[in-house]
Amino acid sequence: MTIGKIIDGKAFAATLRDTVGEGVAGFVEATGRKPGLAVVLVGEDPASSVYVRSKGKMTVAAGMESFEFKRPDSIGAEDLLDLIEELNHDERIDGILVQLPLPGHIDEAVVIGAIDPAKDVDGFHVVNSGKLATGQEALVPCTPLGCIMLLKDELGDLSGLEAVVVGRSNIVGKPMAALLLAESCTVTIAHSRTRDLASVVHRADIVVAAVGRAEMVKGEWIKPGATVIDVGINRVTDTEDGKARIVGDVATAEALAHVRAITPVPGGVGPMTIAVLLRNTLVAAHARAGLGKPEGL
Ligand SMILES: Nc1nc2c(c(=O)[nH]1)N[C@@H](CN(C=O)c1ccc(C(=O)N[C@@H](CCC(=O)O)C(=O)O)cc1)CN2
Ligand SMILES: [Mg+2]
Repeated sequence: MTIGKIIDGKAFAATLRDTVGEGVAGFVEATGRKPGLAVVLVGEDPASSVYVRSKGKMTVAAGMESFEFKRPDSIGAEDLLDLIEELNHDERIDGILVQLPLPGHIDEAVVIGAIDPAKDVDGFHVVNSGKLATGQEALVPCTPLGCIMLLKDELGDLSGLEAVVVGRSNIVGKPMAALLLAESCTVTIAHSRTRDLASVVHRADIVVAAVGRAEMVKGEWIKPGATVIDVGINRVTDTEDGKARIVGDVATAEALAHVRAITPVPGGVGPMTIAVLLRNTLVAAHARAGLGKPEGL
């Protein structure tokens, strides 16, 4: 039995962050200022707090300016919209990101819709998703773009390959499908209601699992030689010591016997998200400074 390759997303992300850092140095030389990223965190969700802290640290490590805005759970939508309006007009800030999920009483679509699309480094604004869907230059969501980078690194040209995306979220599934289509893949979006998911997945040369259900995609579903990108981050407590561990949406141990390559959880797609966020911030800064696209990114 041959065992597939484990794609080292952590190492790839570190290299990408270094490349962004070099680009930032060039930007500073050209403009005399640092690119700036504003991150807005509402409430105290522990995972979100960890991600936001990590974003701040990595922004600074790449040579950019980090601005953090923490607001209580109880904030009203109007106050949040006022903050975003302020950030839209702040010349030091090239990228604005509102950490998701937001508390239930705030409409995420309204908040994201208030961000200046030129500063929307998450690529969630409808102007950017619309541009992506119609093949125009756009700021593209970080996680799916990170997945495409890993896929191209592993497979080279993706043209003509059969891709199945499991999951239809606005953050991952839909933009992922649009990006795969832009690479000339034949794309299927499957989801929790798809009939006979096993046989749909079995068609795929590329499987992207982003449903948020622990180890839902089974090893025997995978076509021999397929490449699997596992976007899931699910906390499960199933060991005797009662400690939580993180698993993906794919049953990785089983899948390894079938795949050409697979991303692990943790250490696969996850680290790419923040590395691509830094890349997007530099891209936004370049565009705002009238410098065109940064080289090599
Ligand atoms: N505004 C946004 N909100 C959210 C996004 C996003 O891209 N923009 N994505 C996720 C959270 N996220 C970043 O915000 C994120 C998730 C996971 C990782 C990561 O490095 N994961 C590690 C494991 C982490 C762990 O132990 O918990 C891995 O997979 O190896 C980074 C960033 C939702 N919200
Ligand atoms: Mg879904």
